Amino acid sequence: MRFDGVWFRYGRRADWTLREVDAAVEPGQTVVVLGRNGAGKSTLLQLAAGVLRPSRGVVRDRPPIVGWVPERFPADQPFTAGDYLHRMAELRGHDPGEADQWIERLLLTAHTGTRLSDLSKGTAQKVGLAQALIARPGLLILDEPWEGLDAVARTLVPEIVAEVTAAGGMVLLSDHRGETAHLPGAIHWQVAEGTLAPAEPPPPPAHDQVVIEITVPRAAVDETVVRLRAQGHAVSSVRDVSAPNRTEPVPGPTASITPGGANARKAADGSWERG
Ligand SMILES: Nc1ncnc2c1ncn2[C@@H]1O[C@H](COP(=O)(O)OP(=O)(O)OP(=O)(O)O)[C@@H](O)[C@H]1O
Repeated sequence: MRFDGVWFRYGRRADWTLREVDAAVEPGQTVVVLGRNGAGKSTLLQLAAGVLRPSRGVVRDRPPIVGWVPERFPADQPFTAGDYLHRMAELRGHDPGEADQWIERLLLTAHTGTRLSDLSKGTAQKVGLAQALIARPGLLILDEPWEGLDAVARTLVPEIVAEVTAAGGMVLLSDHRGETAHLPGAIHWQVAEGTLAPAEPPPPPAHDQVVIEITVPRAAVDETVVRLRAQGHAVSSVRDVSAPNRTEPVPGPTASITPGGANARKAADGSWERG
C-alpha cells in the first residue's frame, strides 16, 4: 500500500494537517507512526483505512480487508458486546461463532452480556480490537492500541501484530508514548509539522526496564560489555566487587570499558589503570 503525494486538510480553508506524504507499507511489515499529540497520526491512519479521503493525491494498493481500531471505540450502540461481535462476524461473511475465539483470547467472556455503552474504556477497546480481527484483515490499523488496556491485554497486542504480519498482512499503528519501541522488526515514521519522515525507534520507556546485575571474571569485562551492547542491552557501569562502593561509568556505546580492561591494575589512590 502506498501514499502517493497525499495532502490532507479538514476544511477548504483549514491549514494542511498533512502535506505531500509519500510512503509505502510492504506486506508483512509493521509501521509505527510516532508524533506528539495533534501531530496528525490519527489523520494518517484514517487516510490509510479509507475512512478519510486525501484532499490531494491518492492511497494506492490498499488490501481489500482493512481492520481499523480507532483511538476510541464508538460504544454508543444498542448492543451487548457479545451480540455486537457475533453480528460483526456475520457482516464480514463469517460464521458468528468465529467471534468466540477472539472473545476468549481477549478475555471478553465475562463481558459478552454487557451493553457496549456500559463497558470500561479498556474493555471497549478490546471489543474494537476483536471486531477488527474477526475480519482477518490484510491491513490492521491500530490507533494508540495501548491506551486504556490492562496489563494482560497489553502483552497480547505485540502477539497479534506478529500473527497478522506472519500471515502476510500489514500493520500500521500509532504510538505517542513510545510503548511500541520493542515491536520486533517494526519500522518507524514520524509525523511533525504536517510532514512524514522515517524515524529511529524511541528508547523503551523507563517504567518498562529493569536492571540485572551480573558478575564476570575481570578478564572478561571488555568482551562482556561489547557482547551485551551488540545484543542491544544498555551497559552503564562496571562495579569492582573488591571495592563495592566504587562504580565506574562505561563511556559511549563503542568506547572501551572501565576499569582498565583485562590487564588492569589498581593504583594507589584506588582508581584503575590499564595494564
Ligand atoms: N474532525 C476534525 N476536524 C477538524 N480538525 C481535526 C479533526 N480531527 C483532527 N483535527 C485536527 O487535526 C490535527 C491532527 O489531529 P490528529 O488527531 O490526526 O492528531 P494525532 O497525532 O493523532 O493526535 P493524538 O495523539 O492527540 O490523537 C489536530 O490539530 C486536530 O485538532
